[in-house]
Amino acid sequence: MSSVLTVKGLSKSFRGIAALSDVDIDVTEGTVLGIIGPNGAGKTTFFNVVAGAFKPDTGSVTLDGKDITGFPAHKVARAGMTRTFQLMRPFATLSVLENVAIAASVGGGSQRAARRRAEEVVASVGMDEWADTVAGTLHTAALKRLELARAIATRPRVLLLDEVLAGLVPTERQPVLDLLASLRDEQGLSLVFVEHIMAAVMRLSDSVVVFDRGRVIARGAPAEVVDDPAVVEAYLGTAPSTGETTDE
Ligand SMILES: Nc1ncnc2c1ncn2[C@@H]1O[C@H](COP(=O)(O)OP(=O)(O)OP(=O)(O)O)[C@@H](O)[C@H]1O
Repeated sequence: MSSVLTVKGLSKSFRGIAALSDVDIDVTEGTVLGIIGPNGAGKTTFFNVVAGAFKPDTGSVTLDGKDITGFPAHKVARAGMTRTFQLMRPFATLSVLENVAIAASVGGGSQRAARRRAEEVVASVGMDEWADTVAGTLHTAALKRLELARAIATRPRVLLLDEVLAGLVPTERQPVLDLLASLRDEQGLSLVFVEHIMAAVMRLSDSVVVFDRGRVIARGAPAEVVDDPAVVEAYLGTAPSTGETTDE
């Protein structure tokens, strides 16, 4: 299978402090890559640089064979990579369907087409019964789904997910994981997700990359990575749990 996203030698410093150092990442089309690492490891900075919030100091980002290094976020999205945010900001006074239709219309096309696309996407994330609900009244789990729906509506090839499970109680997590797996398995989407809930990373990821102090310290299949001594060390002896934890 071919790579859909290739990151090479990516570095980014803030006032002389390296948040990312020489990071290489390769995402195979139609797979899920999980990114883990202790607090301050550089996970969010990685998303910020790859998705166009910040320009890298060095390195390159290639999406689907196209060099998108340093592109601003809207151009990254147009090139086929969309990001979700941990802090969700839908248009509070608009309905779920209207919010998704706005996202669907970003790439151009008629309003009718955007609305049709929104209906499809709202159904695909299991939000049919909330389609006409005003976004400002949704609870966290539904807001997370809306955030996903808005991202999917832009028809990305690659979806960057920033802690999609944060704020959900354990019983709310599995349906979201099932939804993400179906995006990969049924729609062929490639997913990169940053997540603190290790059980979810283990379950969903095809491969895992571990960051520590701005560097990639381990990569491989989920089961290999948690046993890697460098990973255990990075977590200060508290090996990332594979059980059903609530650490967030
Ligand atoms: N906009 C910024 N300005 C200055 N320093 C920053 C900025 N963004 C990140 N940093 C620094 O870069 C380093 C990496 O932070 P980052 O937020 O990427 O880590 P993280 O792995 O996402 O952590 P967490 O799991 O706590 O969210 C930290 O030292 C942080 O203080």
